[in-house]
Amino acid sequence: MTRAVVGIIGGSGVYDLPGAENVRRERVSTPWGEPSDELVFGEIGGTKAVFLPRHGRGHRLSPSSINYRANIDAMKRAGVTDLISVSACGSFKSQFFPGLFVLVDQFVDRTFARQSSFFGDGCVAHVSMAHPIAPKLSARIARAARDEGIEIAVGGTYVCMEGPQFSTYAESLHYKACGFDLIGMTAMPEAKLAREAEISYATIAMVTDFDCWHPEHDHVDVASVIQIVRENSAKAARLVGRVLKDFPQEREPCPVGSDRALDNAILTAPEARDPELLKKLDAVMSRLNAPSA
Ligand SMILES: CSC[C@H]1O[C@H](OP(=O)(O)O)[C@H](O)[C@@H]1O
Ligand SMILES: Nc1ncnc2[nH]cnc12
Repeated sequence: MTRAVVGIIGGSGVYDLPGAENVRRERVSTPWGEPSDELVFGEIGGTKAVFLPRHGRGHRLSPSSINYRANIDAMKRAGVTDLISVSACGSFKSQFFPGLFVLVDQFVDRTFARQSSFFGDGCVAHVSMAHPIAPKLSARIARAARDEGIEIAVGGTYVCMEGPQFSTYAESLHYKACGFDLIGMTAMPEAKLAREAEISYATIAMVTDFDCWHPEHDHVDVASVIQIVRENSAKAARLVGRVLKDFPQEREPCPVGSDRALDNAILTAPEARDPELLKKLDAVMSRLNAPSA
């Protein structure tokens, strides 16, 4: 059996994990460089939790300079099987108003200045991203929200822009016309890397603004975004706490294959693989390298 460990990556305004017990902080080194901060290990309701503030404490890191590979690799080394991402997002739909939580189910990646794979020359792999969100994890979050009386919309497409500037009016209208629901700067390549590392992934989007398409809200400003996050952070902590309290001890098989994404994904012949890259992939490929695999 694989013991379930829930990772939480906190976004803008979410720099700690209230409600955790037996807390200890540890700096975890990875072959991909330094994660955004120390990992916070703790327990909620008997479930092991590992927390990481995506931008680091004090919000030191910009979306483009976050080391997403180090963050996901560190989570993998910490034994994380299921990862909940909490993200501040702009909205393209009136029904997704500031303060509402949305369970994202699709992503569009418009980033261009980030390392987006653990794999590459010497070990080429292509994992499926058709269904980027782990449905059981997402359903657990929806159930926890219902049980806590927290309003949450289920389903939404999040477009990830490079940033750090917010969108122009024309871009905002374009994304809206494309039918996208939400916009942020960090879910990609995080979700792709989680999939490569065989970690189940789900995003709780906290709507903070209407970007700039809305006739009554003609621009985004960080102060209002952070105010919305502050007003909703206790609700987010309660939601995550409830998910953890009701979490099963054993990792559940994932219907979209998050837990076995590397099966049939690696193209490079074993004898043609680069030993240096394989060394760096020790955590990401740990299941494939385990004696029982
Ligand atoms: C503070 S507004 C822009 C900032 O907020 C979001 O961060 P996160 O996804 O980590 O909550 C957005 O992606 C930008 O990084
Ligand atoms: N409107 C917006 N665009 C990009 N990232 C965001 N994060 C919060 N609001 C955002």
